[in-house]
Amino acid sequence: MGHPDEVDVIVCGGGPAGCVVAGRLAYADPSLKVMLIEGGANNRDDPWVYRPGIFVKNMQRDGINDKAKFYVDTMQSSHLRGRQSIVPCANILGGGSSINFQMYTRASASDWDDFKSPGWTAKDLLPLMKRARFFLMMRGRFFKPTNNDSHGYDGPIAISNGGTITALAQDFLRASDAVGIPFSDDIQDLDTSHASEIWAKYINRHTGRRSDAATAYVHSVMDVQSNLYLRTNARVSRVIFEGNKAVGVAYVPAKNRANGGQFKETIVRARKCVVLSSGTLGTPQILERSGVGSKGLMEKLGLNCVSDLPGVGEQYQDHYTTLSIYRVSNESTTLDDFLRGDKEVQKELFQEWEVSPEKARLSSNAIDAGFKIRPTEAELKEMGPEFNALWDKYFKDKPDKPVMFGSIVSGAYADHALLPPGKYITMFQYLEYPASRGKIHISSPDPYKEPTFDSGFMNDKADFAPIRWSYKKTREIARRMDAFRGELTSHHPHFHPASPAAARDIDIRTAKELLPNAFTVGIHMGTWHRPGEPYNPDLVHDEIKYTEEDDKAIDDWISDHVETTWHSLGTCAMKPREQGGVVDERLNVFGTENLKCVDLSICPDNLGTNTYSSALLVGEKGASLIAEELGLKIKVPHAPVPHAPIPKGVPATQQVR
Ligand SMILES: Cc1cc2nc3c(=O)[nH]c(=O)nc-3n(C[C@H](O)[C@H](O)[C@H](O)COP(=O)(O)OP(=O)(O)OC[C@H]3O[C@@H](n4cnc5c(N)ncnc54)[C@H](O)[C@@H]3O)c2cc1C
Repeated sequence: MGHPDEVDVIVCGGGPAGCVVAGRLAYADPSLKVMLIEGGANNRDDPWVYRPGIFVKNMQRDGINDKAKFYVDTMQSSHLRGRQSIVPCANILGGGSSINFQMYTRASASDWDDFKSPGWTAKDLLPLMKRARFFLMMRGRFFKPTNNDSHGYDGPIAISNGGTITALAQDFLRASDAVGIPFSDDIQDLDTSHASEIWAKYINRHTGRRSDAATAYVHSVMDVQSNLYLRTNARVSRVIFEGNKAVGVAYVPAKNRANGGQFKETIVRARKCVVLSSGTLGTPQILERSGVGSKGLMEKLGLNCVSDLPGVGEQYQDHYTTLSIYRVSNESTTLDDFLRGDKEVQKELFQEWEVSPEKARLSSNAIDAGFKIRPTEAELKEMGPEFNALWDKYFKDKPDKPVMFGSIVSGAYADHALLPPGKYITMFQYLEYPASRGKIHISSPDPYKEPTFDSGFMNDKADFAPIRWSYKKTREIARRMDAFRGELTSHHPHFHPASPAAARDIDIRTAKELLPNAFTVGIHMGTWHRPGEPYNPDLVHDEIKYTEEDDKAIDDWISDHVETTWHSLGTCAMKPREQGGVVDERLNVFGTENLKCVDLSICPDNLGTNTYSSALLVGEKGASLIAEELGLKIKVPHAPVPHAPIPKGVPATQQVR
């Protein structure tokens, strides 16, 4: 069936927020024609999407993987010692939810309150948080106790502990407790800012599949109704305006492989409204190509300015990750052999997933535990004047805001071609509320031309101290784990070799067990090898002491290796126009009619969380606002989710497996 060239609502971008808006509106009224236009491919039934344990593959930058688009800093950054950072973004239906790491966390209550927008306080939003999600209550081994008051139980998004939890997670929790981070049942209660927990996942434990937004909100509706039109591999180039009223959009093929380099636009008209949900890096580009942005830029690029909004593309924010990698005992269960490409192990794990997904190792992201932390008074004193000034302004009176998140990956999150044999854990620590800001702007009206991008990473000095502090903290945790067998020195700061803080590699006993037939284990190789002490369960640890020179080595390491946490937000902020705002509290773009932005670009400030939950929430809020304006009521429960267990008496179009 061909697609209509006029519909009621057009949603541009099929990430979590866009999928929620399109699916909720289409399901609310089967006579409402909704079109969802997505730049990437359809994710439906793609095994490289729905098997949770293979998620790292979607980050391969090899010219073949088209599930991600890689934004590269246009300029070298002096804050990164001349490096250009790279921010991968989703390029597939489901957006980030089809390729992300599936870690489930939620923002703190004060994060939403700080938006200072009517209708957006945490209290206002709580019913919508519950509407989106359901927790799979576990019988047997993996029961996850949760706080019934703030989590949902009947939404289309599934959350669970996944198929397996490695013993390394419990080891991590015990070691975290030893350094002053207590265990808690549920730190996603919107309030807890200093505790650890078993980290939940966006995984449907019954089916062993990723719980992505397209399956939950879009495929579910397309299975039972015919008013949701999906266009994939189609990049929205611009919004069509009549005066300042949005009346449709133009899109082009995702890749310009034809027409002698000319681009061929297809126009679709929208009777009621146009919604931009192309993500924090996509939405501002569409706005600017449509004449909504800074007048100066429009004039420079020869575009007609529909609304002069200098805030478009500004105030780009993210969370900042550093990864430090440790050796663990040869007996540990990690994903390393699977990720490294051991054929036997891959066969075994894939087969296990096929036969019993509900308890398979691949029904997991191998990120089983984590923490949120705030510094103590004594730690604050060591964190320098820049961070202390930020602390006083931003954190001190908001006890629900953590400064850092940390989690343990059971395996090396790294290129295994560069690693010695063995088993690893990765300490994955990320800064939740960086003071640094970046920006993105189009460089041409041509939708195929790369934008000008400045990630802004570390351009505020205050951001170094908390990352340095958490590197030390996670290092202390790793050393106290029973499985700990040394540090992967290549993935640690380059301390002076004579410093007591210098990283120490695998101990000789573990190395000999690992390579029993090797002739070179333990040979004298001078400075190349600094073996650690063999494991001693009775050892009582003292904290490593760092000199100023050591701290400088950590800061250089941060500059050289800090990365995106793939949590982009903030480029079309919801705040007053005179303060650089782009949308109002109903998500209407200032100076236009019938045009809304609904994705994480609308965040005026950061959210201390892995942001999939927030994108769903912004989508739910956007859907409610539009439904209200169209005189519709959102239907709850949502359409039956394909691949989900089938509720009794409700027909579904796909069997469970
Ligand atoms: C690698 C990775 C790992 C992550 N890990 C986690 C995690 O473990 N837990 C968590 O909670 N969050 C995680 N996130 C973050 C989370 O997935 C995102 O915050 C969320 O997906 C943002 O949703 P969004 O709807 O705002 O935008 P996006 O997910 O970015 O979706 C935007 C969509 O618009 C499409 N698009 C862009 N431009 C156009 C255009 N011109 N025309 C048409 N379509 C367009 C894109 O292809 C994309 O599908 C991760 C993200 C990534 C990328």
